[in-house]
Amino acid sequence: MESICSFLVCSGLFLAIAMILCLKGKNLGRRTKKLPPGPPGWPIIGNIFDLGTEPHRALQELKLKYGPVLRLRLGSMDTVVIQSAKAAAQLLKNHDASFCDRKPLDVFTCHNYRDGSLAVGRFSPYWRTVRRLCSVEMMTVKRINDTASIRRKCIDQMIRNIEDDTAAANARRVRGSEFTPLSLSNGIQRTPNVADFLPFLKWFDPQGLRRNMSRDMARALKIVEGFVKERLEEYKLGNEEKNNKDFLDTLLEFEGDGKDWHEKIPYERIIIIILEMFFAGSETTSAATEWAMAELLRKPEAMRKVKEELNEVVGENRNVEESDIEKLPYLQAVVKEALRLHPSVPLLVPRNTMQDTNFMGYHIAKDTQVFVNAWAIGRDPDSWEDPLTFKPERFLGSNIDYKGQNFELIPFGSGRRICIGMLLAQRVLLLSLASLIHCFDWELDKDSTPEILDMREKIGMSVKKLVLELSFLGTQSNLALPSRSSSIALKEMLPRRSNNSQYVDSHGYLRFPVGSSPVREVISCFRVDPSISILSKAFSSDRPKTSISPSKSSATKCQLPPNEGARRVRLKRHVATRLPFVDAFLLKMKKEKVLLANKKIWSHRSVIIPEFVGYTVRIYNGRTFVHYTRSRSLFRVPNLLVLSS
Ligand code: HEM
Repeated sequence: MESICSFLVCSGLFLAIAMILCLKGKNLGRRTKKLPPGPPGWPIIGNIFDLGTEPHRALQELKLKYGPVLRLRLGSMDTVVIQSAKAAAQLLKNHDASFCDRKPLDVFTCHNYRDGSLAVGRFSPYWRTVRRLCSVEMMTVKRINDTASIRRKCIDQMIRNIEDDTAAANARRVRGSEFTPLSLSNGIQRTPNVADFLPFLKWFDPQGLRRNMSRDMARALKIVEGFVKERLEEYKLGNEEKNNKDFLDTLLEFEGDGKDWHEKIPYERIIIIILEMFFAGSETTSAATEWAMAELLRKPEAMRKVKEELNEVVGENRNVEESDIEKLPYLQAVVKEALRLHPSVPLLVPRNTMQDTNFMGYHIAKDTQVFVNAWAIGRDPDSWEDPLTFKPERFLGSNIDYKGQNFELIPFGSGRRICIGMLLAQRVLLLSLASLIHCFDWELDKDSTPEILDMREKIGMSVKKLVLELSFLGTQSNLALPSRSSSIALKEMLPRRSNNSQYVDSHGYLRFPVGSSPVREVISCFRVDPSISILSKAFSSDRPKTSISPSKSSATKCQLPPNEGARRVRLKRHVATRLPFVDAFLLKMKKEKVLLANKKIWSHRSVIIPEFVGYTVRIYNGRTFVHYTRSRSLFRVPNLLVLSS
């Protein structure tokens, strides 16, 4: 025993000394070259602690002392941080070819994710091939236009979900409502993966991140594999020659481009690509919508202007359509302003330097990790007047856009690795925000002041989401989310477009149950959106039309299904369109007899089924909802009771 202990101590010491010598040697070699300035670091760990819990803020503070190009040493990983529009332009425009690689991070080695990934994959012929396929086959204006009806359905569902929540509130006779904070409490990774900085720790996986990632990733991949298998089955049945091929068809049929790739894309990689689209596109978009809503709630004047514009352009008798968006300059300005202050990925996705580069007079060595602090750039007083104020007007009559040409506004990045889903994100973001505002009146509770809204970003999220989110240092998402205290009351939404007076309380407001989260439902809706855009075939066939229809009267009705029959239809649609995973879940629930019959009022019950840990069945007013309780709700299945009958 004693000998084992002394062996471990000796090896630890040996490794530490080797590390220090190695770093010293490296530094000596570079002494002759001019390096960017940066704070002194600790031995071995370097500047890891300088990042704090909110790296984008901590880095912004360091900029005051060290300027817009900053050097850090995170363990053995050299890192450069870019924090001004000018430096970003240099990097992403003039030196993009040298910085368009991604750093290989430990957690993305699970299930060979990195090999198939577009977002965290190395700059390689494979990456170029998949990127080209995405640009040409999925993210063109035409392709995105073709899926407009699907987005419309999602938005309609979102509106219905919000109404359902208010109905539930009414059933419980709850007064007032709350924005619950986004539930990031479980599985949050607040610390970076030390194994990325100190490679000798990789083998130990000291924080268990790779282990967790591997487990969650396996689950996620299995779900997506269900889609792919289903499609292959269809091919077997001879449905190959259909007219409306979607992106999944393209990936499956691709046999090389004779240039960068000469064979079929391996099956496992196709699954990874599809999975990535789900996740890279959902959380980012929903977070941006939430931020925009939060800012508008703090600025009733801006909210009023958006509403007025909508009333003028769309009118009160119909829903907003994508074709209306270009006639809504103020709404567009609101989205730009929200993305300026709250880019969903504040440090972009870290780049990796492909070769030694002379950058703005500094030497940047090959394999240096590069962060671009889009958050700090969006708040830089050198680029923006009154930078901390939410002022959409600044974009009216201005040509500044977020499409990668104006480096003071780069929420989607720029250059070769610019977000591939930008066009789709823009559509979803604008349409959803417009619909939320057009269908309801949102305002803070009388007793609440705008200052009560906690506008700090919450950094970090569950490992499960990390699989999916392009992440900071591989273990901590740099996705910023508004964290609002649960005690903040929203002055609900006036049912401006609803004629369901039974859901309106004596004060004329729709009521939410305490703890319900309209915004979470919004999110769950977006969660589905990018996926269905990709896998359009599965979703776009002969589904029933939306139940939100323009009314004859002056107000558009957001109708709740009037009777049980209607619910049956909706249920069928839900089950048919959801992931195979949901079906499996429902079957399992039936088997386990967890269906609770006809509960008159709200009841709450957690279902413990080994394969589905973390899911909760909520039943209120005789209707059943399934929520993923570890994070935000993933899906909702109304009326399981009908299913069981
Ligand atoms: C508001 C919504 C979104 C934001 C703010 C956002 C932001 C970003 C950012 C900052 C990057 C890294 C860019 C860089 O390194 O320069 C990125 C990359 C990426 N995004 Fe998005 N994104 C959004 C929506 C979407 C959507 C809807 C999809 C797809 C359905 C998507 C798919 C991707 C992919 C695949 C990459 C990796 C591209 C590459 O490395 O070549 N994103 N996104």
